[in-house]
Amino acid sequence: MAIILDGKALAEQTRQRIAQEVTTLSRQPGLAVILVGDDPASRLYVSNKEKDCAQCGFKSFEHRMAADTTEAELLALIAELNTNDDVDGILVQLPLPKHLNEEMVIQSIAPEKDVDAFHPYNVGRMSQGKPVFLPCTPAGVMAILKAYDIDVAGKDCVVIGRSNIVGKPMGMLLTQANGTVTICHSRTPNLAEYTKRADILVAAVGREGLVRADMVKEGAVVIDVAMNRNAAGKFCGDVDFEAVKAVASHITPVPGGVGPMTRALLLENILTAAKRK
Ligand SMILES: Nc1nc(=O)c2c([nH]1)NC[C@@H]1CN(c3ccc(C(=O)N[C@@H](CCC(=O)O)C(=O)O)cc3)C=[N+]21
Repeated sequence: MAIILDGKALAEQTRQRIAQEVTTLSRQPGLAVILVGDDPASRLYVSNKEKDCAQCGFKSFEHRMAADTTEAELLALIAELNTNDDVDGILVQLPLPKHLNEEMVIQSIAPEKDVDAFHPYNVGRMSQGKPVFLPCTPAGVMAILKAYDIDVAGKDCVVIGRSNIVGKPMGMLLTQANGTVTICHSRTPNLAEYTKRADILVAAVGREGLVRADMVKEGAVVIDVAMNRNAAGKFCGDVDFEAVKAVASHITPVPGGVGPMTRALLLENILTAAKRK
């Protein structure tokens, strides 16, 4: 039976370490969160981030904007936050309402305050192996592997999913850790042929039941990044957890796996931003 990779506990340890370090700083780090519209899921995520900030001794500034906010209004707020000295990190909660151009908005955030690491400057720095901030979800996965002494070097790593936020940067970080990486996606024929070779398998698609036990090699490390809602309205990942945990050596649960570490790595990035100033 697989070891359960406890992202929730690891995130708690991370927050405690950060809170400790914050007491040694001469000023309080600050995060500005912008939420456009009132999607209930987004509201919950944002309130969780504010709780995390409070636990770490960070200030958080919440900016709620109406769903019909114009791009000019949003860019004006970001411009002001870019020059506000109390603000070390800026997070624009995604997705944005359809009439707003996410790419434009992300590019308007000052790279040194881009704690999501979504700005092309930070994406470029990471892809060159000289990151300022790491993207929170893939960096959270790397932190889990490290905490459990799972060595990536020389391993066959298979990532399912090629998004800018998870799949692509996940592949890069695993490559930089000397893994041999294959990125699979919705157009990959015979997905199981690839996944069965994986020593480390990362699923980041967003489709419940995608990874079945017969697609996983005995003793593989299985990381589930997805956050789907099942028919009963509960959080679930892409991996058939109950079946796969009988085959894998290590597995992340959903919830309680990668999600909490995504939030913990955001806090790390805010701390980094504050220390660099
Ligand atoms: N600019 C931006 N940055 C983001 O990082 C970002 C975003 N927009 N938009 C939405 C997604 C989603 N996301 C989650 C992170 C952690 C959990 C999390 O902690 N999940 C818990 C369960 C939910 C809970 O307990 O609240 C878990 O997996 O255990 C969930 C969702 C960040 N996102």
